[in-house]
Amino acid sequence: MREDLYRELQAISGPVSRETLADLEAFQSEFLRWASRINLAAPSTLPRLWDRHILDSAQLMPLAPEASRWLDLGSGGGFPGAIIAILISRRSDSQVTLIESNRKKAAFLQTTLAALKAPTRILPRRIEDCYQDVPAPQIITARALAPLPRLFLLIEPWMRQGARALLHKGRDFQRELEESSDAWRFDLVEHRDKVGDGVILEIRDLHRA
Ligand SMILES: C[S@@+](CC[C@H](N)C(=O)[O-])C[C@H]1O[C@@H](n2cnc3c(N)ncnc32)[C@H](O)[C@@H]1O
Repeated sequence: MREDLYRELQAISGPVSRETLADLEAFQSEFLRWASRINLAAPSTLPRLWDRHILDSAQLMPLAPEASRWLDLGSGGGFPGAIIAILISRRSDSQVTLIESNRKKAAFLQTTLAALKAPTRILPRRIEDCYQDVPAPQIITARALAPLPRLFLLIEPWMRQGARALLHKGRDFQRELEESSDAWRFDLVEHRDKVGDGVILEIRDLHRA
C-alpha cells in the first residue's frame, strides 16, 4: 500500500525521496489530530485528505520545479503552502511564506512545520498588512481564497515585482476570468487539474487595464 502511495505521489509531484513521503505522512497525521479539535478543513473532505488536499497541492511542483521562494496566501490548514514546503525542504535555499489570519490555523502550521523542519515562515496576519514585510517570491499560490477579481487585488503588489501565480480554481473559472477581463491584463496558461475537476491558472505579467 505504501509503495502505491509513493508511486502515486511521484506521478503527481515528480521525483521525491522516501524521507519526504514520511514527512508528508507525518503532516497528515498531525493534521488529523488537530482537526479533531479545530476546523482545519471541511470535515467531509477529511477521509480523503491525501487526495483532496495533499496530492492536489503537490501537483503544483512540476509547474515550477526550480522555484525555491514561494508565498501561499490564506493557507488554512496548509494547502498548498505547507505541502510545497515539505516537498522542497531538502533544498538548501528554499523558503515558503504562509499567510493565514486565523490564529488557531496559524498555530497548527507553526507547530507542525517547525517539528518537520520545513523551511517556512508563518505570518498569522491579514494579507493586506504584509506587503511591506514579505519580499516578492518567485511563485504565489492561493487555493479557495477568493474569486479572481479580488485575488488579483491581493497579489498585485508582488506580481508587479515579477512574481508568477499558480492558482487553483474550480469548474467555473471561465466566469471569474470574464469578470476580471475589464480591469486586468495578464498572460495566462491553463493547466489541467490532475487531481480534481478544476484547473490551475498560471498568471504572469499582471497589470491594470
Ligand atoms: C477556504 S480557506 C482555504 C484554505 C486553504 N488554502 C485550502 O485550500 O484548504 C481560506 C483561508 O483564507 C484565510 N483568509 C481569508 N482572508 C484572508 C486574509 N485577508 N488574510 C489572511 N488570511 C485570509 C481564512 O482564514 C481561511 O483559513
